[in-house]
Amino acid sequence: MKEHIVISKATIDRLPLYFRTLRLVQQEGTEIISSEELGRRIGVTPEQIRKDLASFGEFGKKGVGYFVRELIRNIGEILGLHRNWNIAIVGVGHLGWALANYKNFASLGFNLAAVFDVDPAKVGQLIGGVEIYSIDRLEEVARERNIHIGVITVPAESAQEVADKLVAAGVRGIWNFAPIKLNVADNVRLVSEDLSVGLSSISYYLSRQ
Ligand SMILES: NC(=O)c1ccc[n+]([C@@H]2O[C@H](COP(=O)([O-])OP(=O)(O)OC[C@H]3O[C@@H](n4cnc5c(N)ncnc54)[C@H](O)[C@@H]3O)[C@@H](O)[C@H]2O)c1
Repeated sequence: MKEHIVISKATIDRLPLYFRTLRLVQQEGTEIISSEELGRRIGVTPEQIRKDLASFGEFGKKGVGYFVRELIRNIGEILGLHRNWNIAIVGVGHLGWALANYKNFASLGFNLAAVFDVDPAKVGQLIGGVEIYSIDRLEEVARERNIHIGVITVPAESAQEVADKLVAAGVRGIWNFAPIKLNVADNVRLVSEDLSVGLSSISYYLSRQ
């Protein structure tokens, strides 16, 4: 990566799209792809792709295109997907259950290593091939399984408490689905999802038609 350049969040957010599309392209048997073709598939301009990738180094060959396998490897390394990450899901309700059973995370190197819930009726059951542990054992199990990323799918009122427990257990990445703003230390990478944002955006445009 070019040390002096500050990479924008928008660029970082586009990299997974490039990565996913390149993997599809590879499955189709394509070995070389132009920025025009890649851009057409993703819905971004070729200039944007060239600019994004140039932030990290020199990829592709002028007049030829990008070597798909090489670019997948390079983007994978930039995204840290060349290594495995252990994840834990906290809260196995509707959403936690769906995420635990989502197979694509594993293909990206995200290994579901532990699942926790407060409900005694769920503790001890298997989900996604992993045993559900009592939330009381979070710190012990998270340390033992070397959890890197905690996924919070508990009701909003319990989310901060769960985040604090994850951080106390040494977890430095949190993916929060509860509709509440969480407070974590600066050395913890927190990403919050709000699925209603997408729907509300659609509603905004539909209501203007
Ligand atoms: N279902 C959705 O489509 C959806 C979409 C976006 C966001 N969310 C948010 O995700 C969260 C989960 O939603 P859901 O529909 O799966 O809820 P749910 O009620 O079906 O499941 C919540 C689970 O968390 C467990 N739990 C509660 N307190 C806990 C604690 N302190 N420690 C560990 N486990 C605990 C419950 O026992 C339950 O199994 C909520 O904050 C919700 O607002 C849900």
